[in-house]
Amino acid sequence: MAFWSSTSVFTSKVPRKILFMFTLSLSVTYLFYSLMSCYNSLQFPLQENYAYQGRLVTEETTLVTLREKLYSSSQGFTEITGAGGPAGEDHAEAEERTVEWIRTQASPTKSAATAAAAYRTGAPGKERRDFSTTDSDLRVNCTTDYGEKKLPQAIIIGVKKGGTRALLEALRVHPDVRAVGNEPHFFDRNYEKGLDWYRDLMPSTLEGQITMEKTPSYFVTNHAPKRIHSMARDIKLIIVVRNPVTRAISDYTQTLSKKPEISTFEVLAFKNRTLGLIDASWSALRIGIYALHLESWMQYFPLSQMHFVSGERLIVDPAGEMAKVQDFLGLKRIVTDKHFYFNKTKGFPCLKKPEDSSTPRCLGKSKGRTHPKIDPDVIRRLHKFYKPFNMMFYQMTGQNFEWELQEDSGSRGPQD
Ligand SMILES: Nc1ncnc2c1ncn2[C@@H]1O[C@H](COP(=O)(O)OS(=O)(=O)O)[C@@H](OP(=O)(O)O)[C@H]1O
Repeated sequence: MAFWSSTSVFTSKVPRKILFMFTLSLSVTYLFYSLMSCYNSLQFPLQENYAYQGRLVTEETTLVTLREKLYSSSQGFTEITGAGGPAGEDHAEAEERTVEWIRTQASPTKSAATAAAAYRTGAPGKERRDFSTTDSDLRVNCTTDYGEKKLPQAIIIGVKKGGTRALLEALRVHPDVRAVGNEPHFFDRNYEKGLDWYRDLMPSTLEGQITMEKTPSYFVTNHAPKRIHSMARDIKLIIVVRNPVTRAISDYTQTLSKKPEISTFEVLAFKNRTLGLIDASWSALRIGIYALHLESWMQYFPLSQMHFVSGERLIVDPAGEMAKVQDFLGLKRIVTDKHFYFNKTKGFPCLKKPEDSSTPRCLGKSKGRTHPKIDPDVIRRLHKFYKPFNMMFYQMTGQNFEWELQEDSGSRGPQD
C-alpha cells in the first residue's frame, strides 16, 4: 500500500511529459544494447558461412582461382634481358647473400619459424632492400594464407652450374609445382636448424601440388644422401648434368667474377702440368666426377627415384627436357614449347611471360656468362681425364650424354 501510495505521489508530482521521455530513452538504450549483442553473435556464423560457401559451393572455381593467383605470383626469372641494374639481380647471387646473412646474423635463440621467415624474405632493414624483388614478396604474401607447408617431395640436388636455375624456373611455371626461390642448403649447411626450420622455408601448397627446392651442392655432399633418405625415402631426385669440362670452366668463371685475382684455370687445373698431373681435388674438377658422387646416392636411392637432365639439351630443347621432367614428377605436361622462346641477345632460351603481360623473362646475368678462353691443350687433357668417369656414369644411369662428341669445342654453346 505504502509503495502504491508513494508511486502515485511521484507520478502526480512529476510532469507526464518528462516521465514519457525517461521511459523512451530507457527503451532506446535497451534496444541499442540488444542489437549490439545480436550483431556480435551473428558475426561468426556469417563469416563461417562465407568461407563454407567458398570451399564447398564454388570449390572448383576457388581452387582454380587460388592456383592462378599462386601461379601468377610464382613466375620467377629475375631479370628482364638487357635491363640490367639492381632490380635485375640474379637469384643465385641473392641466394648466396641471403644464406650469408642468415649465417652471420640470425640469432641461435630465434624460433625456427622466425629464422626461416627471415631467410625466406631476406633480411630486414638494409640487407632486405638489397635483394628484394616484388615477385618474392608477393610469393610470400600470397601463400601464407592458403594450403599448408610441406617438406619437399622432389629436390633438384645438382649439379652446380649444370642449369639447375633454368630448370627450376621452368618448373615453377607449372601450376602444380611450388618451389622455394632461394637455395635452402639444408642438408649441407643448415642441417642443425632442424626439419621444422626447413619446412617453414617452403611455400604453402594446395592439395595435389608438389613442393620443391634446389640446392646443387647436395650432389657432392657426403651426408646428403643419408639425411635426405631419413627425411623421405620416397623422394624424387633430379640431377642436371653437363659436360664436366664445360661445367668446370663455368664454375671457374663464377669464382673469377667474384675474385678476379685468382690464378688462371690452366694453373689451377694441374698439380704438375709438365707431368700432366691433374688436380682432381680442385672443387671445380672434383664436382664433375659424376660417377663417384652418384655411387653415394645409389646406396640410398634406387635409380627409379632419380632423373637426369641433360644440361646441354636443356638449352637447345628446353621443352623436350621439361616433358621428361614432368613425366618423372607425375605431372601433366603443361610446360611445353609454347612457354619458351630463344632470346638472341641472351643467347639462351627464355620464358615467355604469362598472358597478363607482354614482357618475357630470361635468367639473370650470372647465368650464361662468357667463359674465358682456355688453352685447347688443357681442355683436351681434361676430356681425357673425365672420359672413363663419364663412361661409368653413362653405364650407371643408362643414358649416353655424348660429351665425348663435344671434345673439340670445350666450351658451352649458344654464345660462343
Ligand atoms: N635458359 C637458360 N638461361 C641461362 N643459362 C642457362 C639456361 N639454361 C641453362 N643455362 C645454363 O645454366 C648455367 C648455370 O647453372 P646453374 O643455374 O645450375 O648454376 S648455379 O649452380 O645455380 O650457380 C649457365 O652456365 P654459364 O653459361 O656457364 O653461365 C648456363 O649455361
